[in-house]
Amino acid sequence: MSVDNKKLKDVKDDVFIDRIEKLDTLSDEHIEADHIESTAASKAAWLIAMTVSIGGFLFGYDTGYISSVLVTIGTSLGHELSTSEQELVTSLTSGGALVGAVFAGLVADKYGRKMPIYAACAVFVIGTLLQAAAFHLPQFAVGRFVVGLGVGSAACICPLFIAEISPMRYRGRVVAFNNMSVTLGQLIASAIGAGFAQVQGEAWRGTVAIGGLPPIVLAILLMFCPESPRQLIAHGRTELADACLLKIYPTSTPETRQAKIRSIEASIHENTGSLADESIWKSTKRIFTTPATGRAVLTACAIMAISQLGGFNTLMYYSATLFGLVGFANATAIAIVVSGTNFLFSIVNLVLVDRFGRRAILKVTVLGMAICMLIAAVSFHYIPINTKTLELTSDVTGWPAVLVLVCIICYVAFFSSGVATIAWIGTELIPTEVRAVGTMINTVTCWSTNIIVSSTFLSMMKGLTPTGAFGFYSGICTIGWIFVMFCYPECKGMPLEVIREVFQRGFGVGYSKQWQKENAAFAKANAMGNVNFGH
Ligand SMILES: O[C@H]1[C@H](O)[C@@H](O)[C@H](O)[C@@H](O)[C@@H]1O
Repeated sequence: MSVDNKKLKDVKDDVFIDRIEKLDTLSDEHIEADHIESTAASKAAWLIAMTVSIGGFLFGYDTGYISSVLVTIGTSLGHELSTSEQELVTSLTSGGALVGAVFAGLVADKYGRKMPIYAACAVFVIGTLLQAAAFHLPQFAVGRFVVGLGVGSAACICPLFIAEISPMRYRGRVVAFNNMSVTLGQLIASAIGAGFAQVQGEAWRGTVAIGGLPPIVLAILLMFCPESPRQLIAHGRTELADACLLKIYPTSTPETRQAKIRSIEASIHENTGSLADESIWKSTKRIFTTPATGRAVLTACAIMAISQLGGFNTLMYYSATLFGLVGFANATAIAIVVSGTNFLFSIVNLVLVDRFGRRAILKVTVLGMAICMLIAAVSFHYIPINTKTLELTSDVTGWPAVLVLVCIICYVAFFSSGVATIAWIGTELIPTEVRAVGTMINTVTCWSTNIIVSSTFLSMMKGLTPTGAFGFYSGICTIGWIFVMFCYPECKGMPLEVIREVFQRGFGVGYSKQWQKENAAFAKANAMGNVNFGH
């Protein structure tokens, strides 16, 4: 045997023994339950995932059309909207989303995953009608808020439902798939918005009204989807859960389905009452008093905050205003570049996130975001803008405007291939016993930081100048990058018990690196054929 082969064999043996020890600590039920995961999943799982992701699409559509509506709405609501009125109608949807997400999180365990989705469909339709038929600001504002309730509810429940219905081996990707539906919704919203912008009159109403159709389709298709097996088991409806599992895994045996049901029962038991009143308080207390748990929740929330405070949604919500400001003639059409890049790179994330891991991707992309924002900030300095009126003082903008556009495209590419999706995957860091409350804190972090950005952008552009505003976002991204470098552990492919150990060691960056190295050696050894226990 060559020296290299001998070394590899030694590593393999060590890792093998370690793995066997770890496997011994897992219950037989978990291992048996894994058998069902190795049987082929039917098309039903994908059909259900695609149906539910219409909810993600609506989240995208209803947050995406505001950019074109703001520049085409004119005096339709009785007068030209002032800066603060524009900020109000934009951020009211984020405010509604905050309320909707908390509501959905609270009722989903009690009434099931489908109920908050039906509720979201209803408010999507009502909010859309209110906006499309508005001739006064208050009605339009209420419509924006009502639609926001649906956005928050969909953002909270759809990824959860999809993850519960999908085979375990696809779970990382399904979150990315749901996020891709969000970006598709935003792309279609800006494309329709740009199309209607060419039509005279009040065509913006058409852009808004189209958003009323998908919720009706979603509500109809949802009737054919089963409830999540986890939800059925939690309510003692194991026969229905068995039927649902058979639909998803048609070649499974009754024994493997029973094992899966027992394993889900055991995990529900671990979380019992995590949303019961007394436990909300207990879990919250545990997050703030157990340092390791606190660090895990903090890490997830920090990445979510960076994803929002880094300024992406200023581009999503105000891109047409911004491109008009720097002198592009057809601003709504150019805005499609932002949502198109966002969509394309969300697919890049879907392909790369499980291969390269979260930390490696964040290290490159968050730095990229900071640099792009910095160059955009400097370029703005050379564009003649009157910051009082946010209008150009001369028609000649030239290269700085083009550089701003290039920086924005690169920024969006970095954002979308990195922190956009990884912020939603971040709940994998939160231990099961506080997962429900931790996820809720994460969601609240998302929408409250989103409100800050969406309600201050235009005022910041006026008060701090565009250079100051973009410099500020660059600063946030830089702080985010430092956080990633020092505090974000790589938890790709880690079982929950190992993630728990990671945060026992500070933020566990070094420990997680070591674990990933061993895991890679184990996988290599496994691939050589000598180690084989079916994982
Ligand atoms: O484009 C969206 C963005 O508008 C959301 O704020 C973010 O949470 C999503 O991850 C992203 O895909």
